Amino acid sequence: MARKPLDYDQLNENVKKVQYAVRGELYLRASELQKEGKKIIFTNVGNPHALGQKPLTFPRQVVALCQAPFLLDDPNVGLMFPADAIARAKHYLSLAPGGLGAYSDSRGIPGIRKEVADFIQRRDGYPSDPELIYLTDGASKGVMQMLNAIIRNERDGILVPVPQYPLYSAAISLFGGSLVPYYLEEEANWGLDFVNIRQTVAEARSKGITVRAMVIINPGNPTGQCLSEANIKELLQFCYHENLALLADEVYQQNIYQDERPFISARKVLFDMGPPLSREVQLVSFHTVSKGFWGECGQRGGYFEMTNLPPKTVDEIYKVASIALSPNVPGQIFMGVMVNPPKPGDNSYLKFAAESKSILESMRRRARMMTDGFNSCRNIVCNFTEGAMYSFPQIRLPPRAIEAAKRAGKAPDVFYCLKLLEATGISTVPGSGFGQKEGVFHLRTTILPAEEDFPAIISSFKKFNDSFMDQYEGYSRM
Ligand SMILES: Cc1ncc(COP(=O)(O)O)c(C=O)c1O
Repeated sequence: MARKPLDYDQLNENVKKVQYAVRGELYLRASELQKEGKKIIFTNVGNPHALGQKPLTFPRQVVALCQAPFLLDDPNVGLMFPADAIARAKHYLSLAPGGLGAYSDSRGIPGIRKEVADFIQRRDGYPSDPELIYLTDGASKGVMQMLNAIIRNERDGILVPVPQYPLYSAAISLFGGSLVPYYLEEEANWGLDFVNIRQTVAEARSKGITVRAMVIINPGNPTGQCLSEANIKELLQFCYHENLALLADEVYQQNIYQDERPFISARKVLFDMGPPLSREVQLVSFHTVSKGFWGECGQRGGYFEMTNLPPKTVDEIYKVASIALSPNVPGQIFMGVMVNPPKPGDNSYLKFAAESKSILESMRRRARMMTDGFNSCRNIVCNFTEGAMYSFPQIRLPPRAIEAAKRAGKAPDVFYCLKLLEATGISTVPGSGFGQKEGVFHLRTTILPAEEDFPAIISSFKKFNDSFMDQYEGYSRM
């Protein structure tokens, strides 16, 4: 019998090669345990609302009114919605004359792209052109569009940080390119070391790889670091000299927990540096409504901004975006509100400011508690989460644990995380899912569980870790 086109062994090999650890073995086992009735604390995905974060009121009011425009004709609408939410809904409906049920331009609604450009100008101090901003269904779609445009064949290499968010490794496999890993320096607070990166590029070139682009994730996932201005400068110089496009994943730019380490966009540093770099380095920056204090992951709102890309390339990217017709329109409105939130004096300002402050301050406290909790555990060291939503402790696994993992046919960190899950219900992602140096083991957890649950989670983690270390180090701690 002839093989059929959709039989597994007939599939596109690139599809089969894709790996995606965030929803991998640990997640599947956690889902099984949950079905069996075990209480699971899902800390595997940065999905704040799934862990109880409440939506901000104002954006939901605006989108609710846009979804149900007949409410705007109701004489009682002013009793249910504040005047600025009503005005804003009317504003977006005027920008999208067909309403939320109509496709928009494939690049997104022009008026919202203008709001994004204004936001970028306020943030960086340099004008931004709405024509070079495309709205997307979350940042992921934008990243995939750009990687698809860059990768021509398996000899095209993309420099990706390790550890990395697996969107990059997965998409590079899918599009048939080559991932060129560069290691972040754990001892230097997960910073970039250009001596190593240069060596990595030279090695890749000697193997016939054309290194074409470099990805940075700032603030980092899973590593939580905010890159310093000096590091970003060096990075841009490196991209200029090595002729690399820079893909700057800046989706966690609002999630900053240490005042001395602010977020600085790659674009701002590029323009601060002036010509020739500011006119030469090709940069694409990504942002989303899924992170920050918004956490609206399910709404799928995102954008990317292209700097120094030639108009013909921008047109090609438009053409490819057009194949999917239109990014979802409610997600675009969320993006509009995110970049243009209520201002002092608006009816909703105080409430919006109080809600966002309370979420960010709680995240800041949770980042501290998580790091301190890990650092108080035996055989665990953890850099402080300066930004983003994750903690990425290094677990120093005893040799006997590594042997036991081998016998069980598991990677050592997977073995540890599975035992943690079975013992405590805490569902994490093993460091191998993000990449790590040979012989070094990590896990990633989010800082998103409810703040009041932290003491119990940390104490249950600590108890598990102690007994794990007792078992595999073969002695009890005094
Ligand atoms: C570094 C990074 N980039 C991109 C994304 C994708 O976000 P979105 O929901 O906007 O597609 C995530 C999601 O966790 C992320 O961590």
